[in-house]
Amino acid sequence: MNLLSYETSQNMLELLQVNTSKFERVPLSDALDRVLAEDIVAKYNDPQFPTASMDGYAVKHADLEKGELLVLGDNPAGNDEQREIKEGESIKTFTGSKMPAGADTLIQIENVTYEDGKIVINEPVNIGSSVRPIGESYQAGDILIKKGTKIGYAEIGVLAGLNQVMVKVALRPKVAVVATGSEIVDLGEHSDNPAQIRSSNNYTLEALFKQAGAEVIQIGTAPDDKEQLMQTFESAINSADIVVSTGGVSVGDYDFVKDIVPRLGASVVFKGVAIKPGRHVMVAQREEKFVLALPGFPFSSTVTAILYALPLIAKMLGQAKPYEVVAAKLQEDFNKRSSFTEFTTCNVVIEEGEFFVNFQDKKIGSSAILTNMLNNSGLMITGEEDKKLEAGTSVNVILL
Ligand SMILES: Nc1nc2c(c(=O)[nH]1)N[C@H]1C(S)=C(S)[C@@H](COP(=O)(O)OP(=O)(O)OC[C@H]3O[C@@H](n4cnc5c(N)ncnc54)[C@H](O)[C@@H]3O)O[C@H]1N2
Ligand code: MOO
Repeated sequence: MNLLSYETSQNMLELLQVNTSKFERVPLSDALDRVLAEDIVAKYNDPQFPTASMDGYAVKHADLEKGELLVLGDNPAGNDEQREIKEGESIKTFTGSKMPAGADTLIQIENVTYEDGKIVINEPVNIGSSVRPIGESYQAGDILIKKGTKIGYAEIGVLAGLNQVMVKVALRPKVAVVATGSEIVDLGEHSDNPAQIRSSNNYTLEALFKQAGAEVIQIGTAPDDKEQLMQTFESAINSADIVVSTGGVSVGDYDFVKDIVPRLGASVVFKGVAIKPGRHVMVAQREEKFVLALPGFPFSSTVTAILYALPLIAKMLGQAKPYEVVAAKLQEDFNKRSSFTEFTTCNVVIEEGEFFVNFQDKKIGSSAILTNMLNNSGLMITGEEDKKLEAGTSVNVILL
């Protein structure tokens, strides 16, 4: 079996033509966790006028030395104040109010005594005190949120501040997920004998893809039957942008998926990469659609979904990258077992602003072990040339 290097497979994935321009407009309240399909640019300064940030009296700072100022009246928040302050005058002005013209300073209520239409200055303040200048939050033309950003609570707040009732977001790519194998039993389904295997892959991948911003079509399980698989894949490809299957890609007598994918009229981009786990991964394309046939083992299918499905989903969403890769230091020696690029579950800890990895409570064993991915594990990447790595060595880690 001819295996591509991991780097080549990623370069080939990167070169795939993906439609990145599909979008829709959703109400702001539905925009959480969606991905912005346009830059959000401020149309005006915020605030648009000098604005009081305390309750007090708007004054000319130079007048404070007079010791006493006339009060013209009230200027509550939301009032479009038109009076202009002249020498020796003040206007009672509240937190959030537009500052009257002619005033440069807000002296707080606590610093004055009000008597008979006048204030006595007990404790002066600095010039400009308690006044938010024009554009303090942002200025017209500022790019506030970049296209490709996943919308969180802060983005929601900023968009609301801009009165963005509808938000232009990338259409969620549709990803169909199917777990193949006659031995697997779907969630909740009766199992005839203990040698059957409970299907986890389709649910792991559904969760992974939903978290990445995709709309998931859960197909469930499909037995190792060529004609049935053909039908299942054909209908999946017609209803989704990406079809992701697990199982049936290695060399066993019942591994049919690798054979039926080309029969669907999809051209194979690559099949077989020098990675551990996941060497049998297959990526194919039919027009704008993609088929990813992943290995059946739960750890293998999850890792290959991260490495090959997440970048496609991110691209369709217009995101710059599918996940974060950081440099970290090994806290213990690591024995690399193969000559492939390896992905190893690890604990990621941050100490004094630096990332470290260790393998405490991680089992060494086959690609069947998914429990190693619990507790927010990272995936350490070690290269084809790496062998034994000493504690202290710097490695790259995918943060999930
Ligand atoms: N002679 C060889 N045997 C194997 C090779 C090889 O190169 N030569 N490769 C091994 C590697 S590496 C992997 S990975 C697996 C991949 O095999 P398949 O993709 O064909 O997967 P299956 O054989 O269908 O399943 C493998 C394993 O995973 C379990 N499984 C399958 N689906 C699910 C599911 N939805 N949920 C949970 N577990 C699942 C399945 O029962 C098997 O135990 O092949 C090796 N063999
Ligand atoms: O891909 Mo297998 O995924 O190396 O165990």
